[in-house]
Amino acid sequence: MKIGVIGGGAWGTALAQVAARGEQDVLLWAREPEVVESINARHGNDLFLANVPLSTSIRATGNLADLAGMEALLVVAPAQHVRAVLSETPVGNTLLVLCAKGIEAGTKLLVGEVAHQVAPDAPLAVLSGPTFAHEVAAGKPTAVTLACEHEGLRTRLSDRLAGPAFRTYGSDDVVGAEIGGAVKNVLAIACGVVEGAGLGLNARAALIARGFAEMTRFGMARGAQAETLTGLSGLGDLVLTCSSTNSRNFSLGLGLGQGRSAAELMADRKTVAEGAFTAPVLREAARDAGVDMPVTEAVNALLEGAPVAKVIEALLSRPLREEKL
Ligand SMILES: NC(=O)c1ccc[n+]([C@@H]2O[C@H](COP(=O)([O-])OP(=O)(O)OC[C@H]3O[C@@H](n4cnc5c(N)ncnc54)[C@H](O)[C@@H]3O)[C@@H](O)[C@H]2O)c1
Ligand SMILES: O=P(O)(O)OC[C@H](O)CO
Repeated sequence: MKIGVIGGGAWGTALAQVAARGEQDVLLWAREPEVVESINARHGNDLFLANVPLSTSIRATGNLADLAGMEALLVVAPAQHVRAVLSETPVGNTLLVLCAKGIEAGTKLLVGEVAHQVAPDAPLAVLSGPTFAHEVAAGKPTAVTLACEHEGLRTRLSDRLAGPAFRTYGSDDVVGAEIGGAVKNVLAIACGVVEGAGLGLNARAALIARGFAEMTRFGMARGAQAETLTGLSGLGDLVLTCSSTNSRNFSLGLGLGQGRSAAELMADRKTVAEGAFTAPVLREAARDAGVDMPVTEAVNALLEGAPVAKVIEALLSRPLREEKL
């Protein structure tokens, strides 16, 4: 299976490294000329994944047209840019493997739904799970959900990408796999706030558990399967991103919890904290669906500049309720 990668950030680069295992050729499109140059000339991505030696089988291009003729394209541009980038890519009926985590602002569409609008003939798969890029690139053990409704394609893709330290778990639940990744980014911001505001480990555990209930309510309303949400792409990724400052979303929340503004924390950043873009559109989508998402509401209030103490007080003073979804 000839693989192309759309996006030369940390995750696109790490996935190119996965796909290049065994010296298999991989073509990666990067938006930044310096990333193309760095990969082709020095087999590294100095801008987004520094100090990781890359396979010499990875070649980079700045021209999306060069991706014509691939059998699968890993889509790893940030969620808000997937529509624009795919619109310029010769997709046809090539398998699109969605690896970005988010919901598109304005349309409230998941990345797969955006891809289907732009490239209606392309079969879709989702690769998602607890995956810090630098660990994957370093060959540390990692497991992901690989969702695709077409069993044959799913098996081919799994055979192509899985390796001794990169385990794929198959699923036919494309929507469920996407929702876990999109929602956990927003919840990770909240966990960072807990850390930044010094609220303690009990609070963080409570937030993970109630945040997961929130993810499940939203996921079920959008047709996700419960076992996908409790799997790698849902609970697994939530636990990872809610526990480490390696997460850009958690780190953003940490700064908010320390009283810094979202504008200040987002200014001049080169790397993406997807939760900041997904939070407002997730709030809208949840309200449309009549799904209660208090943590998501709180994250939005903080991103909009509400004082940390006030937002925490509002969360904690909600009426007591049964522990149900
Ligand atoms: N980094 C990780 O560990 C990791 C793991 C799993 C999933 N993801 C997901 O992968 C996606 C990409 O994240 P990343 O970490 O590779 O990115 P990154 O933060 O390392 O780099 C930013 C990326 O955004 C791209 N970009 C910026 N402006 C753009 C524009 N106008 N049009 C198109 N692209 C633009 C840059 O070219 C670069 O590829 C995100 O959805 C993220 O949630 C990341
Ligand atoms: O750094 P984050 O918060 O974007 O998280 C990266 C990955 O999504 C972890 O699975």
